[in-house]
Amino acid sequence: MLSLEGITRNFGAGRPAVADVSFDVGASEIVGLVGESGSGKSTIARCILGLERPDSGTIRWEGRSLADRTVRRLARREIQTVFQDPRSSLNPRWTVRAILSEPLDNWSGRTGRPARTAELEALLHQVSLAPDLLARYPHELSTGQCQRICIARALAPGPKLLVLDEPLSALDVSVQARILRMLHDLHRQRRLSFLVITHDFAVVRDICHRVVVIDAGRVVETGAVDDVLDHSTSDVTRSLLGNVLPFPFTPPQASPRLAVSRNDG
Ligand SMILES: Nc1ncnc2c1ncn2[C@@H]1O[C@H](COP(=O)(O)OP(=O)(O)OP(=O)(O)O)[C@@H](O)[C@H]1O
Repeated sequence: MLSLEGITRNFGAGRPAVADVSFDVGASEIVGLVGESGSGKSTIARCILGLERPDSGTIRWEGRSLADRTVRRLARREIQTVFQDPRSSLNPRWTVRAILSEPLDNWSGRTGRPARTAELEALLHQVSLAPDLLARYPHELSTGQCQRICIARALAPGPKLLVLDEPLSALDVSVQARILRMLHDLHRQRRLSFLVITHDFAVVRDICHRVVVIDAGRVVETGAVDDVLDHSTSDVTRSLLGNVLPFPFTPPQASPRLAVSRNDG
């Protein structure tokens, strides 16, 4: 569905921000793009979204290069994104009705007929929000509700792929868990593909099928999440994993003191 082949992006002197990156996201697949801060995740996302042009390499959408204007136009509708900070992604002067009406009106192909309340309420239902929120402004919503509105707005054009750029990092832990459950439900109901950009392997473990680990702009490891969790071959991955769970493949050594006491027994 989405395919990156040898993507390189250089911002000037020094190492490229992204160097020879290749990976795919298949239909209904959830892929995690993981790396430390500065590893090149957002640059890759911007290239996919057409906000940045790679210096070399090819990005294909449904088999056709994004360098083609017609394909870019199709991808603008079919690839939608949700950013890290939901509050700054929403216009504070617009009600939820206006925020959700804009993409419905832009992409529905209808002329002159504004989005109907039923369509807007259906979008809110998809993200488990009550219809009475349509009249509210972003400052009248919690941060978690704002992120749900951002997700509803991304769903409005009927996308096939959602690029979720650190979608949970502005939220507290209990809200993160609820948004993750909602993303699971959305995936199950709509069979969407997700590219989940994160530095947090806990998110990858919870929701992703496959993971691509990058470091200093390069892919250092890729594979099914369980394989990477159990048999990582990269120090970068192990360091990212270190905060998430103990490695089953590197059991802690018994301390000499414990070993002595066992021997004593
Ligand atoms: N427009 C730009 N001009 C110059 N350098 C840039 C630009 N955008 C990104 N970079 C550099 O490219 C590298 C990768 O940045 P990028 O934002 O893609 O990383 P990231 O993994 O998304 O980081 P974070 O998790 O902190 O958002 C960094 O060294 C950054 O300084």
